[in-house]
Amino acid sequence: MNELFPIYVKLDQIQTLLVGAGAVGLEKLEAMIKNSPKAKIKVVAEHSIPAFDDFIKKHSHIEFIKRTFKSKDIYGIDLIILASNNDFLNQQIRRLASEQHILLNVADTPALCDFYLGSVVQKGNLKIGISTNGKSPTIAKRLKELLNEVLPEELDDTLELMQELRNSLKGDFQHKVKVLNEHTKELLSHSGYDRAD
Ligand SMILES: C[C@@]1(CC(=O)O)c2cc3[nH]c(cc4nc(cc5[nH]c(cc(n2)[C@H]1CCC(=O)O)[C@@](C)(CC(=O)O)[C@@H]5CCC(=O)O)C(CC(=O)O)=C4CCC(=O)O)c(CCC(=O)O)c3CC(=O)O
Ligand SMILES: NC(=O)C1=CN([C@@H]2O[C@H](COP(=O)(O)OP(=O)(O)OC[C@H]3O[C@@H](n4cnc5c(N)ncnc54)[C@H](O)[C@@H]3O)[C@@H](O)[C@H]2O)C=CC1
Repeated sequence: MNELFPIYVKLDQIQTLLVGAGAVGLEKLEAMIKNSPKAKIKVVAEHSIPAFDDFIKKHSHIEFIKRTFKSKDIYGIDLIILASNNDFLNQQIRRLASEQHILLNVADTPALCDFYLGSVVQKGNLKIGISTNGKSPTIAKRLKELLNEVLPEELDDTLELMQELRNSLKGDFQHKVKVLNEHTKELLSHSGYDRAD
């Protein structure tokens, strides 16, 4: 059974802690900043790979504390992403996060996660998160590549136009839904975009 509930988080409005600055930590940091350039992120790690240091140099608003993790690092934290190679540390942070009601992702360790990261397809304002319920991240990655290829770039123009239409509509909620449904009935069919070419 698939019981995951997807949400889209405003990382610039909350405080995230990333623990670990190896290849996996860098991957998670890049994913966060790519989606949310103004994300508020604090990183704690004993060691870092050179590529991680390079990334930090280019993003000066990210706080990087190079030392062993301390319990106090979770004060003021809303979300934790853990990319360490240390099982003992993972268990310790899992306990702290549960006590403090902070949501936690432990890279590649589903049993310790409150939430999973997904593959992300982005066309301007459109963002599609893909999860396979932890069954195959590789399939999630491949589906992302496929959708990136097949979704037309014009989709973002359409979203902008739809927002204008939506803002211009007067009347009650039911009326708006009816008009918006009417306007979009054929839009996303293949022929809809073909005709625009
Ligand atoms: C449960 C989850 C928890 C989490 O980490 O959040 C998890 C778990 C595990 N991943 C493992 C391995 C790999 N993960 C990737 C890639 C990604 N993994 C991601 C998410 C998730 N991975 C969550 C479920 C997502 C879902 O529901 O589908 C993506 C989507 C997002 C991201 O991580 O940012 C990102 C693709 C991003 C992109 O490019 O679009 C690759 C491929 C690659 O890197 O090219 C491999 C190697 C190949 C393979 O094994 O498939 C292993 C085995 C580790 C081992 O064997 O030691 C486990 C543990 C287990 O399955 O038990
Ligand atoms: N590199 C890869 O492609 C893959 C890695 N993994 C797993 O992901 C995890 C991380 O992998 P890498 O980034 O390659 O590891 P890494 O060894 O390069 O990085 C681990 C990071 O954790 C930090 N760390 C460990 N203990 C700490 C402590 N007590 N306080 C503060 N920081 C601490 C280290 O300083 C380092 O920055 C590992 O568990 C690994 O087994 C799983 C699949 C693939």
